[in-house]
Amino acid sequence: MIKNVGIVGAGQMGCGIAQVSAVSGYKVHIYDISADRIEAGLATINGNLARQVSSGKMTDEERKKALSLIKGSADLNDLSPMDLVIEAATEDETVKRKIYGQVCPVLKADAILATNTSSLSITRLASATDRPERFMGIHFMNPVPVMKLVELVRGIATEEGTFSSAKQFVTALDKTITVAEDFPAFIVNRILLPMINEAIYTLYEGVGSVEAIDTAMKLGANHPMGPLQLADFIGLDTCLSIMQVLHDGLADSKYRPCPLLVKYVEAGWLGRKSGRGFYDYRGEVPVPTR
Ligand SMILES: CC(=O)CC(=O)SCCNC(=O)CCNC(=O)[C@H](O)C(C)(C)COP(=O)(O)OP(=O)(O)OC[C@H]1O[C@@H](n2cnc3c(N)ncnc32)[C@H](O)[C@@H]1OP(=O)(O)O
Ligand SMILES: NC(=O)C1=CN([C@@H]2O[C@H](COP(=O)(O)OP(=O)(O)OC[C@H]3O[C@@H](n4cnc5c(N)ncnc54)[C@H](OP(=O)(O)O)[C@@H]3O)[C@@H](O)[C@H]2O)C=CC1
Repeated sequence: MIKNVGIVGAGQMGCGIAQVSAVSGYKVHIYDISADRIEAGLATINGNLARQVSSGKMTDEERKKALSLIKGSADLNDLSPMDLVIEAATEDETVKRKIYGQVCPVLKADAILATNTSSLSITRLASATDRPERFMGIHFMNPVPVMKLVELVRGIATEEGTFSSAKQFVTALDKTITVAEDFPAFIVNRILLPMINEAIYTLYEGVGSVEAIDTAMKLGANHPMGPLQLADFIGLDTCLSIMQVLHDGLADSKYRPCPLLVKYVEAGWLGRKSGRGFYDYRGEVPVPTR
């Protein structure tokens, strides 16, 4: 029975998962290497919950209750009482493997370890843990409090009990589940990221400006965000990692990452989270960078 949920990585996804878990009554502990990140993450969660109170979707009592269920620290040992730990650190296999090496010795023998990876092989990540049978993918969508879907992905060794516990947990968060096989980028990102990459090629080849491309897809295809706006929202580093996993994993040149995406990431222009990507977010309103 899952009661205590640990989160590794206090970024946009880790904090979103922490928020919805606490709102559903789970005790949550967020771990990140940076204490400042945890503090910023808790402030974001508080802001999100306060907005829900002002819009009448939650009472102030409920906000306080949810906040009281969330703790955070930069000490890995605090994850030891957890029944389920969801790793939501940077989309980089080396980083994730290193985290599993550090986290596994701290966890209870029967604890489930899950990853929120957007694209990486669950079976390969499981091999870096001491518990492949209690390891799987629980892939939330961004922004977690708003998006209804969660993809569940089994690795080759994932036991049925692990899968059913994860399913029960995700259902308790009032999310809808789809099950994806363990192939590069699963379902959503296998389809979404090539579309975003194509939008970046469209920009790179001068077919349209940032604004023209986003307006075209918002008004011409009824997408809630333009593809370049969405890329900035996801994070351009994450978009590039996903395209690299698709390109390497499926060995098809149709997945080659656009050189302009590579250039933006090399410049540290990672989108909203770094203040600049296809738009510059440092002023009052986002301004296209091309
Ligand atoms: C990369 C991966 O591995 C997988 C992925 O996640 S891919 C990305 C998937 N996500 C998407 O495609 C998102 C596409 N965009 C959208 O659906 C919408 O633009 C959006 C839901 C993000 C915002 O919707 P909107 O109507 O433009 O904005 P807005 O009216 O301000 O917000 C709607 C609600 O969302 C909430 N919201 C918006 N952004 C939020 C955020 N970042 N965090 C938390 N809540 C947020 C708002 O508070 C608001 O809530 P209430 O209705 O309770 O007031
Ligand atoms: N962005 C999105 O739309 C979605 C992302 N995902 C996946 O979720 C995961 C997280 O993405 P996202 O939240 O966007 O990324 P962010 O960059 O917002 O957050 C990642 C966090 O992990 C931290 N981190 C890095 N290394 C470690 C470590 N060794 N131990 C603990 N924490 C660490 C980072 O700290 P620092 O910044 O200091 O390095 C940062 O706080 C990725 O696997 C991504 O693919 C899944 C669905 C949607």
